[in-house]
Formats: sequence, C-alpha cells, structure tokens
Amino acid sequence: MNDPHRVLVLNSGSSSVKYQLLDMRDRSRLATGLVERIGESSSRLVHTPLKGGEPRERTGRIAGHEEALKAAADELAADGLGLDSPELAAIGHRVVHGGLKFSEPTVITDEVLKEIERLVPVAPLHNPANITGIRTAQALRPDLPQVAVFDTAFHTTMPEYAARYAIDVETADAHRIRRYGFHGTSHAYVSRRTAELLGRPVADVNVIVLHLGNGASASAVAGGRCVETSMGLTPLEGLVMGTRSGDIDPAVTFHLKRVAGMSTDEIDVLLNKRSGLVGLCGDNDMREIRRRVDEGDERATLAFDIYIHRLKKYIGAYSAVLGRVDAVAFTAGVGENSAPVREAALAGLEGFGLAVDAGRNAVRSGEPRLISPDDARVAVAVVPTDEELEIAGQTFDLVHN
Ligand SMILES: Nc1ncnc2c1ncn2[C@@H]1O[C@H](COP(=O)(O)OP(=O)(O)O)[C@@H](O)[C@H]1O
Ligand SMILES: CC(=O)OP(=O)(O)O
Ligand SMILES: [Mg+2]
Repeated sequence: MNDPHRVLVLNSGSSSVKYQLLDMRDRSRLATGLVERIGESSSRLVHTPLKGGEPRERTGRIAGHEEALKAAADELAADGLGLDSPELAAIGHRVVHGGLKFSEPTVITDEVLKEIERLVPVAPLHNPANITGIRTAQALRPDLPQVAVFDTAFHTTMPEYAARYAIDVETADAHRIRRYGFHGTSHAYVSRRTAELLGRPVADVNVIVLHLGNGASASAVAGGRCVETSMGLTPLEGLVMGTRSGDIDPAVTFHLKRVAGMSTDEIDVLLNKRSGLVGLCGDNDMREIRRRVDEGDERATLAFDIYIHRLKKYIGAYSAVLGRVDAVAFTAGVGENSAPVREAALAGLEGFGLAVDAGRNAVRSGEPRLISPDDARVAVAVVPTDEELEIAGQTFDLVHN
C-alpha cells in the first residue's frame, strides 16, 4: 500500500476559508475551494474538483468557520476525497501571527495552540479564524498531524534595526512590541520563483516583492533572506489595503480618542475595516475602482492615487535598503491581475532602472513572467503566489522527515 501522500491545506481568513487538497507525490492539486462572506446571509462556497468534474457552487448563510470547514469536508467527501481517507498524511494550516517563538513550520500541540491564542490581540482578524480551523480539523481527524505554517516566519531574519520600533526599549520588550511582518509564506515563495524566472541562484538575487491582495505588504529580500517588510506588530502597518489604512501617524489614534470621543475598539474597527480603499471611496475591489476611475469618478481616482503613491514610496525606500535591486515582483490578487496598478506604481521610476513594457504588462497569464523591456536594468515580474502549495510542501516535509 501507498504511504499517505495527500496534504489538506487550510487558509482561514477573517471572513473566508480557502482550502486545497494536494497529492505530494507530484505536488498536483486534487481539489480546491473557497468559502467566502462567512457570517453573512450571502455566504458562498465554490468547490473545484481538479481530476474530473465541474466546479460546484453553494450559496446561503454559513454562520462561522466551523460550519465552513465542515461544508468543505462534505464537498471533498462527495468527490471521494473525504478527510477519512488513509491517504491523507497531514493537515497544514496558515497561521498569521507566530510571534517570536515560531520561525519554522511546527506540529500543533496544545502548547502551540495556546501560544497562537496568546497572540490573538496582535492578529485579531486572523488568528481566531486560524484557531477555529485547527480545532475543527483536529475534531475531524484527531489522529493526524496538524502543522502550522506562520506568516511571520520568513521575516524573522530581519535585522534588529529594521524589526525594532524606536520606542522605549523596556516597554517594547515587556510587551514584545516589534515589527513581525506577515504574508511571509508568499514573500518567500515569490522571491524564490522570481530568482528561478531570472535563471539565477536565489543567493545572488535582490528582490522587492509587492504582495497586493486585500491585505497588502512589501518586502525587501536580499539573497533569499528578508531584510525589511512593511507590516509591523500587526498586519495594519505599511501599504494602503482593501480595508486597512496602512501607515498613519499614531497620534491620529489619541486624537480620535480625545477629540472625537471614540473608544479603542471603535478606532480598531475604523483603521482595520473602514479605512484603506473602502474608506477612501467605498469600494475595496480594484476592478471596481478602476472601472470608476475610467468613468472619471473623483473619489475612486483619489483612492487609486493614494494607493499608488504609498506603493511608490515603499519601492523607493526598499531600493535604498537593498542598494542593488535585481527585480521587482508583483503578486496576489491585485498584483497579479491589475496592469494599471503595475504601470502606475513604476511610472516615473526610470531613474531607478524601472520600466514596464506596455504590451507585456497587458498579457493575462497564470504563469510567472517578465513585464520589463529587454534592456531594463531591473527586471519587473508578475509572479503568481501559491501560499497553499508552499504550506503543503512545508507540512509534508515536516511530517515525512
Ligand atoms: N482582475 C482583477 N483586476 C484587479 N484586481 C483584482 C482582479 N482580481 C482580483 N483583484 C483584487 O484582488 C483582491 C483579492 O486578492 P487576494 O490576493 O485574493 O486577497 P486575499 O488573499 O487577501 O483575500 C480583490 O479584492 C481585488 O481587489
Ligand atoms: C496578514 C494579512 O494581511 O493577511 P490577508 O491578506 O490574508 O488578510
Ligand atoms: Mg491573501
């Protein structure tokens, strides 16, 4: 009989769950799925069996993450890929905040789960969903190893001068306040794939990775090691995001408290859920924003310009941090799909050796590709991220060795 060779990956977000079942003998996907708008009346599950069969969609309220995972398990079972299969080797979980303790993929024990719970205040949108995902999976297959792969892990190589905030050292250390960074699985995968695309060893290549999804972050990766990233103690710092403000003067929060009479919780919701693109123009989907920009909508245009301006500042800053940049790589929903964002982000940066070829930029493809002109000093690439494949690989390596 075959050794167990399948890995289920769960990527539980604040209001969605993405899942993939992979066969690790050839790293192929057996099924993928997405449950979105969890907790709303308009929840939707889309399940795609990849070895025969059409995508299936289910709509109607899915109350919480536990129900979402059970629905996903039912869909897998309907394809003969149920979680009860002896071929399943492990379940891999994306865990957003791993704090200082976790710099490697980790088999989840009660201790590990406790530490992930302790970190809820610094990843309030993400860690609770990750914990529910782990508990539900444990209940379904208590005998299987469950592995946590942390968003923060790749950033633990940041030098102290990049990771430490310039605040009182004793206070910072007492509360473990420092910059952790997130989306690390994606930054690691994309920087590696970018080096492959250039046909050069990772160790020789300096890359700026722009992970532009609903959450968004930039990283500077020197020879495969992260040296700087835009998210901080929590996934709120840095770039303008779908619903998050990114960088602001921290005194804005005191002002909102003292002058506007807002509570800490209200400010938290304002900055995490009612800011960024949605706060600026009412939409957080870049497709819709671009449609409005093309129609001359002023609020959407200003939102787009603010988004691009912030991105440009980070590209400039990370060019200085790296000293020599070999490539800029765009990834995640916006980075992979929005040619106007890529074009605008690099416009005027010829002095940095950065340029986009309009024809190449317009090509739609799921493959890693260059969009810079042949004579460009710095390569510009679109590199689709695959957090699930990366998590599956790390999970399988850990339980197999
Ligand atoms: N064709 C497209 N053009 C522009 N933006 C897109 C397109 N497809 C998706 N997006 C953007 O990608 C975002 C989702 O990115 P994704 O990486 O899936 O985010 P997350 O993992 O944070 O949910 C959407 O909110 C939307 O703004
Ligand atoms: C850490 C983070 O922001 O994740 P996401 O983009 O999935 O919200
Ligand atoms: Mg994402």
